Amino acid sequence: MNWTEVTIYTTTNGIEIINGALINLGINDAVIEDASVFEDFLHNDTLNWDYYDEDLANMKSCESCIKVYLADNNQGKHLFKEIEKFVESLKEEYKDIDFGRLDIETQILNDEDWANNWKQYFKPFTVSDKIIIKPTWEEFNEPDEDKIILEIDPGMSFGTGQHHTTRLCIEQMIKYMEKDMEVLDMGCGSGILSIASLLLGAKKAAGIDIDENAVKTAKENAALNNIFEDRFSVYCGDVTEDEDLQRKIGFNRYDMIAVNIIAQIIMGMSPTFPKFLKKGGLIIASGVIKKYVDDVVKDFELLGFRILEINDSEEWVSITAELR
Ligand SMILES: C[S@@+](CC[C@H](N)C(=O)[O-])C[C@H]1O[C@@H](n2cnc3c(N)ncnc32)[C@H](O)[C@@H]1O
Repeated sequence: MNWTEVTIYTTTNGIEIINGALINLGINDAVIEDASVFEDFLHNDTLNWDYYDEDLANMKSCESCIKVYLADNNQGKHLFKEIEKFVESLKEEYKDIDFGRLDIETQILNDEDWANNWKQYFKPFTVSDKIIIKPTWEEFNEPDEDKIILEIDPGMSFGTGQHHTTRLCIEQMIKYMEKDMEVLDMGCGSGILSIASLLLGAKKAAGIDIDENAVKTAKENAALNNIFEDRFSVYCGDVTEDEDLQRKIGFNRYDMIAVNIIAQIIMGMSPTFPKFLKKGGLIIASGVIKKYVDDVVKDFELLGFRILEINDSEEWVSITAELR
């Protein structure tokens, strides 16, 4: 299948608003090239330039852009029209913001190009000074033995760990994980959150995703980290509607649920959370943009959760709560 790479040129100020609008269209894996990050890198003396040289050379123009990848089918064509529509409306809607030129460029990629294109943006990085997320194709010169290394190749599934939402989730997992917990990873994508939980000491993890690709990728990534079916099961389907699937996943069983999807989907699934969790179990919900935090908090409280923490990173928020 072919894919269309859609590049929207904008400014640092425009990035968050455009990314928020993309998420409202259900596109939550945009690749962001922020020119201000390039400026910061230029002035950072402690940077290991081995990792960044080539990428930053490509960003010399100091113009920010957001790239999204749309399938070459009717849904992709529909999304492209929606993107054109909201980009056109931005200057009218936010008169005080400098969006730059807001040009849209498209490029057709075949499967292989698409699968490899984003890899140039994915470099090893550390979360909470504890876990190093390492793409399989990168080599370390000097691995840090005090840290846990999580190997990952997300393939075509979401979840490199670099996205604010994934990182917020892993930070909370590091804080709340206790030995031998059982974890349910709803919307597992690449499997990164399940794998992180098992490397942090969880006894078992179960992942679930509506995307068959994600199920396959999550299993492959688990194996890269020496995690196999005895500790990690992955299910495909929509848990909100499928009671058989809910039974297979298991009721009142989990100590922690991690869910990193957009607010609307989280709230659609949320009535299942108290069914899966043990009393006193935790939910770490990420992928929520600031304007929906109050809605999600209210929803969780009505379901019997006590909010423990709300954390944010740029426009993104994670909510950690405990089932009373
Ligand atoms: C933002 S990604 C998160 C991936 C990974 N857990 C992470 O934190 O990086 C959201 C994932 O949720 C999946 N998803 C979306 N709606 C879903 C639903 N109703 N049930 C299960 N998975 C869903 C998507 O296919 C996607 O893989």
